[in-house]
Amino acid sequence: MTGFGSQEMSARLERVLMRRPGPSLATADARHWHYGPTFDGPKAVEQYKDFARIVEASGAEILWLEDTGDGLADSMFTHDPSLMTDRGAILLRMGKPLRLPETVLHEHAYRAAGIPILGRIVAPGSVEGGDCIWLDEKTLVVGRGVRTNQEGITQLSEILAPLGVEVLGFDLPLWQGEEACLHLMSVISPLARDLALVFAPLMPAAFYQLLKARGIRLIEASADEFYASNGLSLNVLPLKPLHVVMVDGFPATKAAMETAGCTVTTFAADALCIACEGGPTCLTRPILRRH
Ligand SMILES: NC(=O)NCCC[C@H](N)C(=O)O
Repeated sequence: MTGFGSQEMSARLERVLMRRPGPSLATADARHWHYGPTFDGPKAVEQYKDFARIVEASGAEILWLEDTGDGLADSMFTHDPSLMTDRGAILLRMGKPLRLPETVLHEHAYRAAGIPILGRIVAPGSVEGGDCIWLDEKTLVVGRGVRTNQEGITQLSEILAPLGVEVLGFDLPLWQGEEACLHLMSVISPLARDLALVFAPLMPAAFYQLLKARGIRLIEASADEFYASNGLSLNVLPLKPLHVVMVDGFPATKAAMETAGCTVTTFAADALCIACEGGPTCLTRPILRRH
């Protein structure tokens, strides 16, 4: 078995990079980090423990980054500063300036684990992991928006071309403004190879059409729940195909996934995910996914 490799989104999660929040999140200044009114640092740290227990119970091996008080409150969202491929990790460059120092944490973790570094995005390029979706093993879809720019997408294409991977960029809407977090993964969560949960009104139209042309079944998320949660009702993590984790409190979205054949586990995350603008997917950087 190799200890890394992931060019798809929903195969069994076998190994994952996560950062347990501690003092940096507990003492974070909500306005500085653009966290919402339900932010409560100590409560968020507690809520994360429930999420970690769910991932641990799945049998996935977790590579832990620890919060030693470096002040990087957003770094629990390990999905964003790096991307995994079958040939190693790509170190990304964050579009949110406060998050720029996070990439080096991932680099150290990969080096310590003996995982090769395939390449890195450099200035003025920016790419965040939340904007990247493997449509299949040879196609990476990337959302171009506030966090990921064309220069970053061009660099990513060059890094991935030798692997035979095509990178397709699609423009994202601005929605709630430049300070808010809207990633491509804010409007779609793959649940299995041929099934995805989407919020169509904010999707790039051509991407929506591409999914349909590929025969991917689309579950339309409840609009009320999407808006009530600032989009976090839609951020759903597959632990394996059709077995998913979501934030508690969105029964219509949950029921829609269950009707489509999913088993859904929930955890309370008002102070963690809703407030900090990142869901269960964002809290994980898959290192190894396998069928
Ligand atoms: N992939 C994701 O959607 N990550 C969420 C990141 C939230 C974090 N507060 C941020 O603004 O970057």
